[in-house]
Amino acid sequence: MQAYLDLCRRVIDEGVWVKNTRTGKRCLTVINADFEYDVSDGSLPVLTTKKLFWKPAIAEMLGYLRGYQSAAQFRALGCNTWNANANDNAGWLANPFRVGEDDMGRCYGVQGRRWRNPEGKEIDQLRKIVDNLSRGIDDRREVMTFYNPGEIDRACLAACMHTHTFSLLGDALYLTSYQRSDDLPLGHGFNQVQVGWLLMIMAQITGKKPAKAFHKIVNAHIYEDQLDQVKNIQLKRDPYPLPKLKINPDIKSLSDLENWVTLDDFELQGYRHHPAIQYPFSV
Ligand SMILES: Nc1nc(=O)c2c([nH]1)NC[C@@H]1CN(c3ccc(C(=O)N[C@@H](CCC(=O)O)C(=O)O)cc3)CN21
Ligand SMILES: O=c1ccn([C@H]2C[C@H](O)[C@@H](COP(=O)(O)O)O2)c(=O)[nH]1
Repeated sequence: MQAYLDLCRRVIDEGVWVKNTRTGKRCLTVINADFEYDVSDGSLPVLTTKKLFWKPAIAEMLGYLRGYQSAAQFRALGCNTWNANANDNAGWLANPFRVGEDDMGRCYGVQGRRWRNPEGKEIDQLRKIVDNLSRGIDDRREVMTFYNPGEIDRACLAACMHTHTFSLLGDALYLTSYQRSDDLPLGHGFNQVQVGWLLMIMAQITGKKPAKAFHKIVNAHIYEDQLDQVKNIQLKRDPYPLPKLKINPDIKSLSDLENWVTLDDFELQGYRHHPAIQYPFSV
């Protein structure tokens, strides 16, 4: 994953220090980065210069596809990434829209599956896309967006990787994913895995061939307390070849994803990696 190391290097060489009010920390920041992942042979874009916890990353995206709203639901799937933002963030704890312990509010999958239109009717963006792609239709509007400006005040965090657009060229399925904010040492590795997995699983349940995913990032940053480990540990390591993701072939529909799929339905073959790095997490 040379492209990832190159972006870290670019942030260190060309980044500008920006004070982030939400976390109270400074971030070394660059604007605009593009990644391309060819998953047609089953390669998953997982980082190899540290141990990447790829199962929680898949679980997080699976939870979004199920429309989960509670950190407890993510925990039950084997993913702990939402505990802090749901329960330890002072701004969110004081928000009158928070409905109690573990509530994340109306972000990510809630918007993906239950977007509210002006009459209060719920729109299932994902269902429409799955139905269309399964019939070979790409109306150039196969967009699932988790970013709803009208409800950002009802969410613990505004979606970071916020929009996923699917495209068909014949039987080949493509994905373009947009990310507004990217914590390079922590969130980024999760996001890469999620983009690759989303394309592979959507191809499988719609009967298409997974082709390429394009991952477009706006603000890419390293928090001040992460910088030493990036420079002195991760950037000193050489990447290994990408592993292959094996997906249970019995997963055939959106309803399978909603009802019985667990992390045991995914296996990574040939994942060679350097040791884990414990990066600080900013809430
Ligand atoms: N500052 C910040 N960075 C993020 O990347 C981030 C947020 N906030 N808030 C929302 C989600 C939560 N995400 C997270 C949260 C925690 C880990 C994390 O702790 N990862 C560790 C351990 C994973 C595990 O043991 O399961 C890692 O080493 O990757 C990763 C992504 C990504 N997002
Ligand atoms: O999927 C994700 C979710 C979050 N992040 C990171 C990016 C930022 O460091 C924080 C979010 O803070 P904002 O102030 O809302 O931008 O979380 C990520 O990299 N990937």
